Amino acid sequence: MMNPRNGLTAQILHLLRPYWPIVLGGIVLGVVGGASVAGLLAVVNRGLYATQGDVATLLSAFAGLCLLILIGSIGADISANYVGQRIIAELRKSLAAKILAAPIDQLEIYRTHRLIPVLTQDVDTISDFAFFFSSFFVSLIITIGCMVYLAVLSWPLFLITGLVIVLGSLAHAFARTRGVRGFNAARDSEDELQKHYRAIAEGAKELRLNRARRQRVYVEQLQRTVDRISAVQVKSINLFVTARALGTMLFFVVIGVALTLRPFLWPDSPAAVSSGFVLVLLYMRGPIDQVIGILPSLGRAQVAMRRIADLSEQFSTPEQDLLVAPSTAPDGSRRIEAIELRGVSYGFRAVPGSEPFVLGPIDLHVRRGDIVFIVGENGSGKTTLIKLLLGLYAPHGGTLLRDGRPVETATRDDYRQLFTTIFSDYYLFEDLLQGAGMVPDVAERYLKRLEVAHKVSVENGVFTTTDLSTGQRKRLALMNAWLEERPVLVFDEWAADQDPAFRHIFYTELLPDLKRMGKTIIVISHDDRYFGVADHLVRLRHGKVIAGEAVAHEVIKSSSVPTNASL
Ligand SMILES: Nc1ncnc2c1ncn2[C@@H]1O[C@H](COP(=O)(O)OP(=O)(O)OP(=O)(O)O)[C@@H](O)[C@H]1O
Repeated sequence: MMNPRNGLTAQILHLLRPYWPIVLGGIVLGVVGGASVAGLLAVVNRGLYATQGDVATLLSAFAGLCLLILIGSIGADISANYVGQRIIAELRKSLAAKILAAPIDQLEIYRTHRLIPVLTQDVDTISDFAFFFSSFFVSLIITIGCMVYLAVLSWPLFLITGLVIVLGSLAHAFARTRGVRGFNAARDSEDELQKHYRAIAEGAKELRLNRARRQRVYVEQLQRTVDRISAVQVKSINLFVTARALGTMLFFVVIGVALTLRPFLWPDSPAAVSSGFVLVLLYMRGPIDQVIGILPSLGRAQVAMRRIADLSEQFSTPEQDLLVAPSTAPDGSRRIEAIELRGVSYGFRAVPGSEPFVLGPIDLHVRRGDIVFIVGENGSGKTTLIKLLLGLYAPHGGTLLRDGRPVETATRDDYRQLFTTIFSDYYLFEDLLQGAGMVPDVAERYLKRLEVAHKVSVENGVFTTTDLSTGQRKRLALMNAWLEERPVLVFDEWAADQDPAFRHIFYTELLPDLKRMGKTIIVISHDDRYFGVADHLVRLRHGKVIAGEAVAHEVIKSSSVPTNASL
């Protein structure tokens, strides 16, 4: 979308391109409004020296110009505001699309605590700027109109005023360069602050139980970061405020000096020139103040835009066609006979202070209807292996095959639609995608089977509540998995949060039931008691398969555990 190396102006122009007719209309109306203000000042100035005969003409000119100012400024404001809000909407959609289509490993590297401030804070900063931009634009046009009137009144006074504006702008340019540096530093610290906020929200229980850590997080981390942001912001804003005050003062100095020196420098100039000059300068102070007042917002918007451009750059290699509406899949397209990893390997980027983890090369063959357990110690690469198997990570070496055909970039998303997965850090969506067409008693039956029907039901395709225990929430995730009716189910330590009785049911009843339904099942498990349920056991150590063994089918007795009706 944007190249961070491009200037802010280029980025703004890029965003404005689709709206150029409205922008152009707004500019024309702004110019009409600005020129009318200058005209109005000229009429007022002439009115000061008017004879009785001029009054009627001046009054009608006054009324006409007032009307033009009204139309011009309202029209320019409305169009600038519309364009500003549309740009924000486009920005929000485009960022969401980039995140939805970004390769999973890129998202994992970027980290949530950095992602959220860009989506919220940076986009809001640009939104604030867009809101002020319309008045900035109208004020700028008025200032230009006033300068044109000054040029008509007197060239020397125009040049002097121009010089003052140039000097003021230089002071502001200096303030802006320094200020933006400050805003940049503050924005860096905002990412850190976000991390601390997440720690106090998500780690609330842990912090309540540990006074020393609570104190450290609050005083040494959170307060220190907040104070640093505040100090940097104060310093930057002070620069802008000082530059603004100096600019205003320069104006009065110019008025004073020009009026004092007028009798010596321009003894022949008429009084109307002096009064017109004073009138214009005094009037211009308001719009110029407004133009200058927006500079801190402009500085912040510049920093925010750079962040957004940086995020866009990070996610500039999206997976193709991920957001294209799905066509109805032809019958049978959801069938799969075999999944194969052939010499597949994947390496994470090195984390400072530790060896980079490399998985593979791995050969693995999963046939339709198999129950495959992936087991091994913590950090041995089980989750990484299933991410490769699911097509979430593209292999760095080797090939992933579906029914003997390689899964390529173009077919990877289709391939992924074969799976329903419950990760250990799964996200439970409250609405069931199939909910609308689902018969309520089907949902009821599943919920009963999962022993959560007394806590939750499905109304209009949405769970009535998800405020449940961790184990119960995981059962709802399993219900979603059933309803999706995909041929391959992947469970990443699903049973870890279940009580022994339901864990037993999961391994000895639900998995065999699903197998009977023709599902292929891949389970990451540490429950060695139930390894016998698997047709194949894949044991990992340090990223390598140490045994891919067929397991003698050992039936685990479920005598002491209550059983439910079959699905
Ligand atoms: N995003 C990442 N960046 C760098 N290294 C990573 C990343 N994700 C995982 N790793 C490393 O890869 C290794 C394997 O991780 P993985 O999550 O696959 O292990 P696992 O066998 O599923 O572990 P567990 O049983 O604890 O869930 C670990 O050593 C981990 O540090």
